[in-house]
Amino acid sequence: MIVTLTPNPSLDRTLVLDRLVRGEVNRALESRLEPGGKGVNVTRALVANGSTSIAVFPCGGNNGRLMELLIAEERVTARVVPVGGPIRVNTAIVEPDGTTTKVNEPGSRFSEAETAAVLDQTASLLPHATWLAVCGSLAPGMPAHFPAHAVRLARDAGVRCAVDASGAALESGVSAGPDLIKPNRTELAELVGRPLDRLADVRAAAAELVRGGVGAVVVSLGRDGALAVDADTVALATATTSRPKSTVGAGDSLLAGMLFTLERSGTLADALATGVTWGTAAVQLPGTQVPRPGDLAGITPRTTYAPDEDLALAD
Ligand SMILES: Nc1ncnc2c1ncn2[C@@H]1O[C@H](COP(=O)(O)OP(=O)(O)OP(=O)(O)O)[C@@H](O)[C@H]1O
Ligand SMILES: O=P(O)(O)OC[C@@]1(O)O[C@H](CO)[C@@H](O)[C@@H]1O
Repeated sequence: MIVTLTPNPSLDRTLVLDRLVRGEVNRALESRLEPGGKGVNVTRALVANGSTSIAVFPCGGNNGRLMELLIAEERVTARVVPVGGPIRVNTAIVEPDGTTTKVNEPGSRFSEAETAAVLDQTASLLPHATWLAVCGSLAPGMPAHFPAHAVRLARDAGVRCAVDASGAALESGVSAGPDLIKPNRTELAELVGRPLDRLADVRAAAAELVRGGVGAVVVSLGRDGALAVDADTVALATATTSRPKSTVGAGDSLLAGMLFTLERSGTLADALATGVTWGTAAVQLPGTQVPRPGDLAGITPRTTYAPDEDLALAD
């Protein structure tokens, strides 16, 4: 069983517009509302593909009630930790050429007791877990060392741990030496403190983190696919899509696909291929909809173990 921990979940509103005009009344052509937050999305994708996963997240207010209804509709299994403040609403504005503008709310402030309850709930599931995935931003009031604490809980329970976060939360998770991290290129550049323009730069930064104690680094690279680096492997997997609809949450589907294969004892390269398949399938779906087995058919990832290091990256 794969446990996901989302310290700052969200309801995700997606608005499709002909064109976003700042300072004007914009009228949406379509609107969707989905349960969200990175770990919630990872569990949604795993469950949609027949895997056992439980999402742990704090949940409060009317938005929290709506969140519980939405995850029940998708048959997502969750351990919801009741908190006083409401779940945030994050908005994505998508234009026909694929331009996506995202506005994420900060989320409600949690007390020390509420934060401790989230960690306790996570710890109680670890005896039955194969992996813990710690995903997304921290809610206001949560201590900066929260991700590192969660990684150590997993390690103490003999459970492998993945971290998918940005900024200080990613830094904290990395400091505890997780088995896997999944930054995108911008997040990795921020972590190592320098621009990463070419594949060679990304590879060098990932290798540096592996030397520093992270088990494996998987860098999602948008339409350039994803690069996986551990002590023994460097692999780049790519897949093409002619019908990109929404890239929001594609990284979560990538991580879900990787954990799906790693849980079944696949190699890092096998897991990367599954991850890129799931990520590419997610891009073809609207909003943050997660791919189901039928959506994966026809996507054939290409994996290379000697990628062109001079490749200038697209996104
Ligand atoms: N335009 C695209 N064409 C093909 N595949 C894509 C495209 N965008 C994303 N993907 C696939 O989805 C994966 C994850 O996408 P991306 O790099 O955008 O992740 P991310 O920035 O972590 O996303 P998020 O944080 O919104 O979940 C990529 O590694 C790639 O396999
Ligand atoms: O604000 P965070 O926690 O960094 O990211 C939250 C979020 O953007 O991540 C998911 C997509 O990856 C969405 O479901 C959600 O809105």
